[in-house]
Amino acid sequence: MSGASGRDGRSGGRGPGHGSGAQGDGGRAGRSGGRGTGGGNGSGTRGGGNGSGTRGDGTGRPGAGRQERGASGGRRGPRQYTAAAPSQRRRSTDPARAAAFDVLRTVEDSDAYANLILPPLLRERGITGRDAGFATELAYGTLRLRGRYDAVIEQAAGRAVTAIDPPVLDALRLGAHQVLGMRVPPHAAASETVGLVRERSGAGAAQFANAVMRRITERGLDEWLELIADAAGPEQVDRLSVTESHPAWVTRALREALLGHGRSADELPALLAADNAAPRVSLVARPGLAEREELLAQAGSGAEPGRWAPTAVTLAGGDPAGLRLIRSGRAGVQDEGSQLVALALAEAELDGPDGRWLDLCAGPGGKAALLASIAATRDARLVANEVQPHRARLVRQALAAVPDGAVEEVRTGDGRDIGANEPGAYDRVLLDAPCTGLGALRRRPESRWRRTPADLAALTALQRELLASALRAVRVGGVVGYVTCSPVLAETTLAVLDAVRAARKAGIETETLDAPAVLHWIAPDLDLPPRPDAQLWPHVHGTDAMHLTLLRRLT
Ligand SMILES: C[S@@+](CC[C@H](N)C(=O)[O-])C[C@H]1O[C@@H](n2cnc3c(N)ncnc32)[C@H](O)[C@@H]1O
Repeated sequence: MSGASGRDGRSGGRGPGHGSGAQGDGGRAGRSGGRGTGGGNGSGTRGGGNGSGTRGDGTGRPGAGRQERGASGGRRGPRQYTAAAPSQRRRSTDPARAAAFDVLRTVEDSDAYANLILPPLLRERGITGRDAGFATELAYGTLRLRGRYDAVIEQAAGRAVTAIDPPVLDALRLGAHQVLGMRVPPHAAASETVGLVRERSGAGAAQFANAVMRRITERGLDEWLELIADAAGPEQVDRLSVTESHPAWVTRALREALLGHGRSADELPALLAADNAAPRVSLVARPGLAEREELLAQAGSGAEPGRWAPTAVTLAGGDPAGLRLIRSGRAGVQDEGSQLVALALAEAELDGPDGRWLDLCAGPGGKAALLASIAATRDARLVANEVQPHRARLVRQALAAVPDGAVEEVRTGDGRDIGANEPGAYDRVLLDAPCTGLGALRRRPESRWRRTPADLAALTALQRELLASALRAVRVGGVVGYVTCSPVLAETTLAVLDAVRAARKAGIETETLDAPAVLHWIAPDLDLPPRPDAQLWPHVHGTDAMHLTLLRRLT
């Protein structure tokens, strides 16, 4: 996306995450202390009981939208309101904004993943080029920064966001992102938002949206950040949670993770901001199947060698699915941190045989494909296991280009059983454990709002059981790579500590290898604190926050 159109100032904008962060302490102020617009009825409810399940004006006030209702005397849904006032009706919403709105609604209503629904939706509607870029930034940026915009909307509307009808709220979030996160001129963002609300929720709701958008456009981003930080109270975690748009429990867990992995809590604002920035697309040239130079040449202008992994190429944007090397499976889309941890497991020193490798939790197969392509160059074989059948199918697809001899089997099964069923059967084992994914928030725009502390509890129990199984499945002298795309201590350091202790009780002794040393062998300039395990970070390394512990089995 570049340049700006005269109509709505559609431009690349600053993108999300460029706010000042407003991190200092400040006086406490009530969150809803803003200059409200809607008047409010103080009920804090939404809907208003029109019996149709629709919410006429978006405010949740039972009496709102009265004018339009009065025109025909009945209680009717939003579309009927607009029918009663055709002169106010817009011809149609801008297709890019409508697409972003529909993505937000589907994400909310169906628990869908934005990055799975947006591309086909754009194709279906014939939205391409700059408009597709605009819709993508609008949808993903709004989802990432939802917490920030909700705090702004609460102040501008003078009511809790829970009191605003969800479709109207989504339109307002999109409007807020256009004004505060992209460089859309305020008048264009406001009128497009009001038009969208009118079209989807009716004239009464549009009036409300108009008032809220007016308030939002009265201030710039920095002023809003200061206001919402002050409303959040004096604690840095609370202030950063609203300004940098993370649930407070996630902000807290990330702060502890920085400290627990030997970094400074001062890095927290930069880490949260990195989660809010769209990452470059990262590709892997699978060893023996593709040369990096070949991938760079195919990817064209804007493609660069990765910063760390010798296999990596990065792109500024666009959809690499059409590249020949990607279509053939000789290259893939893979975060550079994921490449580094898989390469490190393959490079960790081993005494004795090195012919049989296991990927215990392989779906959808990115690391399995990288490991198997390396295995093919060393006469080794990979067994890839995945508990979910549809993800096991994805693993098979990912391995399509790997020579047959290097893939022993792709299995569907519970990785917790493999240690008992095949003790000591493997020389190298990758456990890329199911985790909260809190290290990859920049890639999954909505995921921070879906995860709960309860997920963490369930996952940490599973991670310990899977690691126990991995430590049984590896032979004495073999190496297990424990990997997560989360830096959270319960899923990383503590999970490993617990599993190693439990293994010791079961007669399995391990030693922790120097993972940073192995990584430095691959990427000499990688900045890692002097500890045996390795934690990558988006704000430091530009990768997802991948964790790696390498354990060698001694008995
Ligand atoms: C973090 S993902 C692995 C990503 C994969 N290594 C890659 O690079 O594409 C974790 C995977 O573990 C799978 N999984 C969850 N529980 C499992 C279990 N008990 N046994 C085996 N796989 C499991 C999930 O379905 C998911 O596909």
